[in-house]
Amino acid sequence: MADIGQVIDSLRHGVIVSCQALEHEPMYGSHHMAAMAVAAKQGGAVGIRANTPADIAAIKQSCSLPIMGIYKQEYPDSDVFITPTLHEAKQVADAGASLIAVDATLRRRPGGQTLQQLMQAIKMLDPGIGIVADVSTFEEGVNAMELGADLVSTTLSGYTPDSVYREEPDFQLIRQLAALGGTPVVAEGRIWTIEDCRQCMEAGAYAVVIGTAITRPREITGRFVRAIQRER
Ligand SMILES: CC(=O)N[C@H](C=O)[C@@H](O)[C@H](O)[C@H](O)COP(=O)(O)O
Repeated sequence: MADIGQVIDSLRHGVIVSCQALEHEPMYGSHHMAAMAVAAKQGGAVGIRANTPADIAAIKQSCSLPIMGIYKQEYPDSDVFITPTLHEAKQVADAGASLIAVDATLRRRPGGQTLQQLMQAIKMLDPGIGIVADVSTFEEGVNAMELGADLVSTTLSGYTPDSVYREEPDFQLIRQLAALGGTPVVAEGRIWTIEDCRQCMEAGAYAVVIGTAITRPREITGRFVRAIQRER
């Protein structure tokens, strides 16, 4: 398997496609996600973001791109849901992900564990795996960089009480974190257009993660439908 430095180099200035469907969504199923990943690779993507060990394992079988794996799980004592504990991280690693993305917000984590403890435990489990810190604010990004995250992603901006939801990507957060000139910053969340992508790169993004706009046909259809209805 490629060394994590090589994996991160391979993502530079590239498009990572997030292939995710939750249980209530029509595209739910690992075979659908694996087909999405193959299509993304054929289109020139450099990596895949995927949720659940089952989807990661299926994608790994059919697509050679590096996988940024997550495992969404809810715990009663915390609002953190993206790979909240080592229990999920281990399954993501075992399924074949090159990178594990974890919630790196400053919110209380399940069992009161700290982000530092989780990151150390992941590195002990598999020193060769990369850690992606999913953040919602500048402060969280700086903290994750100080803790040694391999990549920082703006995934959670707009989805936590400390951040503001916008229709567009959080260009300001990308710009501020990238300006630190340290850990590479991945732009993720609500990238819908080519112009959004360009603006993310101009703001200093190392790579972009695009999910819904490529892999959620229900939401893509709804967007076109709403646009026409507004014209009536
Ligand atoms: C907040 C949260 O749970 N984000 C998730 C993280 O993996 C996914 O549901 C998103 O689809 C992904 O971040 C890509 O973003 P977008 O689909 O907007 O391109």
